[in-house]
This record gives sequence, C-alpha cells and structure tokens, in this order.
Amino acid sequence: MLDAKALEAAYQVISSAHPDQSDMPRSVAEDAITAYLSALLPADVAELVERLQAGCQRTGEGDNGEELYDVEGASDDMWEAATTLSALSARLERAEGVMEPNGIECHGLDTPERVCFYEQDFYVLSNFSSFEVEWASRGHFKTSEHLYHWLRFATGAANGKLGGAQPTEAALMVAKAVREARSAHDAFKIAQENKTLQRADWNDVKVEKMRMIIRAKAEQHEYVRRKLLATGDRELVENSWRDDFWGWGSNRDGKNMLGKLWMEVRAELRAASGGPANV
Ligand SMILES: Nc1nc(O)c(N)c(N[C@@H]2O[C@H](COP(=O)(O)O)[C@@H](O)[C@H]2O)n1
Repeated sequence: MLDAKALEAAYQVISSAHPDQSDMPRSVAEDAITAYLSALLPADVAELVERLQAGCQRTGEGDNGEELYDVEGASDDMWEAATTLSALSARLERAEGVMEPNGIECHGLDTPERVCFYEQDFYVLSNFSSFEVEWASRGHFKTSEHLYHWLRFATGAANGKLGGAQPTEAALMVAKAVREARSAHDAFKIAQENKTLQRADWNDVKVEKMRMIIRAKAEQHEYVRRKLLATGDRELVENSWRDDFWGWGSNRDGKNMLGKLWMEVRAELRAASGGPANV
C-alpha cells in the first residue's frame, strides 16, 4: 500500500497528466491511482526501492532533477517502476518546496523560470480569500483574516494585563490598522509585527474565535457553503508548509487546526440540513 506522501505525489503526477479528469472526486482518484500503481509495480514501493538499490546503479541526475539509473540488465517492469518512482519522488520534493541552487524556493509546478498561479478549487476555505465577513454590531471586515487579527487587538484583556477587560489605546490603534489594511496579507503582517500588544489571553481564545469566524463566513456566503459541502467526507487540510498550528506544516504532521474547524463547520451545516453529521 502506498503511504500518504507517495499517494499525494502520484495524485499530482496523474492529475497533471490528465487535466480533463480534474473534477474527479479525490477518493475515486486515489483508488484509481492505487490500482494503477499496484498493477504497474511488481511489489510495493518499499520493496521496489530495495530492488532498485540492489539491482540498478544510480548514475546521476537528469535535466529536471530526476534520478537516472543504469538499468542495463533490469527487466522491463523494473525499468518502468524506476521511471515512475523517480517521477513521483521529484514531484513530491517539488510539492514540499525545493531550494534551487540560485536560492529560489520552488513549490508545486513552479520552476526557477516559471511561477504557476491560479486559485485552487477550494481556495474559499483560506482566510486570505476575498469573502467579506459581517461581525455582529461591529460591521464588515474585508476577509476572515482581517477579522481574526482585528479581534486579537480590539477585544478583551490586552498588553499583559489579564485583569483588564479593555484593550489599550496602542492595541486599538493596531486593530484599526488591521481593519483598514488593503489586503489579508497586510492585515497578517501588521498583526505579526505587533504581537506584544495582542490581548494577553489570545492563545487561549483564538481557536474559538476562528471557529466563530469561519462559521460566520460559511453562513454569510452561499458559495462558501456550497464548496464546503462539496468536499463530502474528505479530510480538509490547510496546505501551509510554514504553519504547523493552523496548517499541517512542512512535515505534514502539524495540528491542522483550520482544517479541523472547517470539518466541524461542515458537520454542523450537514446536521442543520438533516444529513449525517460525521466530522
Ligand atoms: N493563505 C495564507 N498565507 C499565509 O502567509 C498564512 N500565514 C496563512 N495562514 C493563516 O495565517 C493566520 C495565522 O495567524 P497566526 O499564526 O495566528 O498569527 C491564520 O488565518 C492562518 O490560516 N494563510
């Protein structure tokens, strides 16, 4: 059986080779990939690697960073397996981020010469996506990211004074700058630069605040609700290689708190519409 990383790599290779299949549900694609690779490979991946190490000498690296083997004497199935495996591992490295010799970090399909951009299908689940959120009597915020960071400075006990329920003047000024920030990225940056002024209990309350924010975002936007429900029972992951609290981080073993909260909200929406509520 393929592990999650190999499966992810296989998924990327095959979906880029077959863009016409991009609407295929992930679980169906994964089953197809597993079946495809089991048919192609003579053994499971671990055994294959062993055979490659024993039977083929690695002779260097191709133009695109793929591993090259001296496969003289290797059987056809081994040759095919080696090619597939090296394509998969090259793709996997790129998904995780490759530091090129010239210092350019490349992710996914990016190369030092090309940057690929376009919103991914479920971009609505990112706090940086452009969906306004209304917050009770406090009015509209440009994105959920603006609101999240605004709450950090505009409410509760601030500046290390746990007893004081009111934010300081300085914290309120940061909150104003966050709110007026012209992009989610700017709001995020202002918050990072002023962390010392955030409410003292922020780490204790931030997950609950985020839960309420994304719930409001889903309630207020039919498109967000539709996309969220369209994920079915699939696991939701904030694919951030730099944040292992809200996302799954660089080793893909982080807390993925944002993904977990979205799965909770999805279950709530399903339960409200009378469907099964599995998280
Ligand atoms: N899309 C996106 N781009 C980034 O650069 C990000 N850091 C994130 N992550 C979001 O950042 C917020 C985390 O803030 P704190 O670490 O709590 O200060 C949170 O909204 C993440 O989802 N996303």
